[in-house]
Amino acid sequence: MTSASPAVKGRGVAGLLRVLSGHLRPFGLSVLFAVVNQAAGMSAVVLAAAAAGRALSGAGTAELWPMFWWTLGLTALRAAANWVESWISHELSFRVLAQIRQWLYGAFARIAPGGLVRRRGGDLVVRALRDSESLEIFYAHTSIYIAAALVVTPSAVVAMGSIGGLRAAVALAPWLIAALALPLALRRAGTRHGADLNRALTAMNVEVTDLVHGLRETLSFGGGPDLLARLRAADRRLASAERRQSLRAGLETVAGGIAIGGASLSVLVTGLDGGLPAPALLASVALAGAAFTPITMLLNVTRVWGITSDSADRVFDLLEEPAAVADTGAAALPVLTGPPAVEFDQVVFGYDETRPVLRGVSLTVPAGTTLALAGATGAGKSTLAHLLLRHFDPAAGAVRVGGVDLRDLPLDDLPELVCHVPQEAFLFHDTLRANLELARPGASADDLAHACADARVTPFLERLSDGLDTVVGERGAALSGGERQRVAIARALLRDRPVLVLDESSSQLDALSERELQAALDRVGNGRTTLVIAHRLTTLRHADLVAVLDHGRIADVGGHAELLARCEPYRRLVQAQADAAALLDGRPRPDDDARR
Ligand SMILES: Nc1ncnc2c1ncn2[C@@H]1O[C@H](COP(=O)(O)OP(=O)(O)OP(=O)(O)O)[C@@H](O)[C@H]1O
Repeated sequence: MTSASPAVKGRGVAGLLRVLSGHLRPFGLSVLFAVVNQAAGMSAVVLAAAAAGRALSGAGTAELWPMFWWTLGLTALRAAANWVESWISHELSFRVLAQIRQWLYGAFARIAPGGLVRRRGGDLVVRALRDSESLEIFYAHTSIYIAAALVVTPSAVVAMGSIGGLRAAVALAPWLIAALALPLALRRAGTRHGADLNRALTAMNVEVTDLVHGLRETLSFGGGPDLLARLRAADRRLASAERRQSLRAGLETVAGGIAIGGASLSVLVTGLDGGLPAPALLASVALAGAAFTPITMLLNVTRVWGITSDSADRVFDLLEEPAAVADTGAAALPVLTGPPAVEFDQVVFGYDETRPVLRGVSLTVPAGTTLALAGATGAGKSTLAHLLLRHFDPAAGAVRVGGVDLRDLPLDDLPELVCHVPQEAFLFHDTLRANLELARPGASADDLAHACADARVTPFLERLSDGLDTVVGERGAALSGGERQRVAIARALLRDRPVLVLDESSSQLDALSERELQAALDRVGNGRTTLVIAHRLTTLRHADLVAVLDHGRIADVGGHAELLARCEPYRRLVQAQADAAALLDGRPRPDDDARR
């Protein structure tokens, strides 16, 4: 998933054309049919006008019928070419867009999750969907119309020369140039308007995404009016960006219309002045209008060029965004005969250079044991776990699994060694079975049953109406927090990797749930090397070792009882827990007997 590095470099048109260079055959065919379409359409109009001129000059039906049939044939050819052009060009654009989207998904995977924390979800959705959709106009229309206009427009001027004479051709050419001049003159404004519109739309999308995800919190804290005010402001910005864009686009349309009128009038005056016969005069005037077809079609799409080019920049920016970690390792996975040891060796790390979070952490999780990380909030526990999952690389020092520095392994190989159970596991809006099979596609009924039993999913599974085929709702909304965590543990059991990183839920549990969860954790940790970010005393007591992180340094490592006796920061941590007093006093908690 991390590969698929795009072959595009450069922004805007350069990037767009570079992508197109991989699809030259369908592009060439689209241009060919666009030329046939436009040339046939123009010829049909000119021929019909010439026929009308001849009829007015008293020509007989015998002379007019062949012109009629030619006009009909050219119209039919135009229709057929139009259909084929539209078919091939859209096929081309969908193919290119599918490729770009694949690259975008690859980019998400490459920069995730380290790089994604800096980005808003709504912004990424706009880039993956709307921005890449905007490029459709370029691949299905703009690029093809530019190429066709380069062929058809000069041909129209030459045709004008042969029908209406040199003076008519000279009268037409400046208007054709004038039609392109205004959009070219307004190009900078168009680019700015496109960027403004995209920015406003992204801001709107981000607000709406936040609204959907945070509605419960917003309403319960009475933030509804503020939120509505923010949405209204985003709406106003969007409307004003759209207004500027459409005012400029309208101006360009008007300019195109004036140029067509001016060209027809100039050719008419020149023809009349030169004493052109009626058929040639009518054909010239018709051609003066028809010659604008390629340019009009081009102008229709270049009106949104600012949006297209800005979208291209945004897509290519994302494609070129460097990964949070460099995927340069080529070492083979360590050959394991059992769970490997995990070692943090003098690890230094900070999310930005000015503020170190880990300040020389050296810590070993012996093979096959469970080490619980304890520490005050912000001490760096999750950060240490991030490094073991290679969401980031240390600035100094090394993280090793089975003696191999993680940076020496290809990124795609790491999931073979390490499995992550996050604090809030993401559950897809799908059945429980599909959510579990994510960890082991095609898992047998037995595999699923064992994992569910070991992770203590079975007790609540029996209460669900459709068992494993129950749809768990958006992000698993149909399950409780504790149930979601047990599903996450079942996934880890199905995944069955030798090293486990477990970010324990910090939510308080009742005694029964606590016992169930601990049983599930014991089962998943069995036979694995486990690093657990501990939030519960039960976990600290059950762990083989506890490491105390204090302001990015290891304050002490040992068993729970040892640390209580000798490590002041640890004593303070334990005391801070809701039931610490009972523990220190030796007063048994309701479930203590069962665990000691
Ligand atoms: N993505 C990030 N970007 C910048 N700073 C971060 C990021 N994630 C964490 N931090 C900072 O790094 C420090 C350590 O955070 P970390 O999440 O590792 O602490 P923790 O010990 O796991 O805390 P908790 O128990 O509250 O989860 C904190 O000061 C935090 O604000």
